[in-house]
Amino acid sequence: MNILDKIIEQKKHEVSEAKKKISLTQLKDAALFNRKTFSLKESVKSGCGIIAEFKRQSPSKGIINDKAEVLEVAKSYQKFGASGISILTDSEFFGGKLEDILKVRSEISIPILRKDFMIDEYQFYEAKVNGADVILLIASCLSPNQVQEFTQLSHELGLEVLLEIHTEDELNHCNKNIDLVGINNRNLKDFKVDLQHSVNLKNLLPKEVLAVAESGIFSVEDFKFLKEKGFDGFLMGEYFMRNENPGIAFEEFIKDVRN
Ligand SMILES: O=P(O)(O)OC[C@@H](O)[C@@H](O)c1c[nH]c2ccccc12
Repeated sequence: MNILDKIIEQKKHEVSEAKKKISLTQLKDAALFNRKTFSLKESVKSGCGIIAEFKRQSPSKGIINDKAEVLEVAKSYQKFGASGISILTDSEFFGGKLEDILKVRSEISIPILRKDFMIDEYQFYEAKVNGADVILLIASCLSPNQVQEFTQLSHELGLEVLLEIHTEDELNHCNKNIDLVGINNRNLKDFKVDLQHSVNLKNLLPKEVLAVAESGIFSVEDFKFLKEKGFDGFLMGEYFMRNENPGIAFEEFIKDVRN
């Protein structure tokens, strides 16, 4: 079993436990269910395109930063001009939680991406009532049909969808309702990073698709290379989170990009 299979097994278990604690009806009654959401599509188009991530740990890197405080980091990401914030909510493998989103929601006004492994409708309601605006769908964990259904549900809830792909085969998961297509530079099965692989895949997408380069962006050169190749968005986590103060790392990076 590869790591992705393990994560999905665990996720199925977690979702069934969560449903026992809070029913779907209860979720729909939550105060935040009817809130207005922020558009990542719009903010990526109008800003620097960087979606800065809050990630404490990962299966490939172990602990990255277990001291940083999510609210403080999110506020700095917004202050220095991030187009959006990605918050890992998987606890078992990434040390995150849904409450991390809830904690920052009322304090910031840029889109928040719920970064998790979405396999069940229930999780979309959870995302909405905890303050997310955008949902990550990972093609390698879903069928094209599920992608379509989850996209429709997301839109009904006022949420946008970032569909993550990594291989040419996964292009058949794309449909015209997807808001943004993310190309993961990292292969989730063996963790190898290859920027050129992403560029090649991007060239197979229609020009009008908003494309986000994800993972393994570790320098201004990486960023500029991907921007030149036509990417609109850039999902970056570890580079900022490695720093004791991820907000400052983001501020410095943005300054260097603009120079
Ligand atoms: O920390 P990095 O290399 O900058 O990567 C960020 C983000 O792309 C990565 O966390 C990620 C991309 N797709 C995922 C799917 C699940 C969990 C995590 C991810």
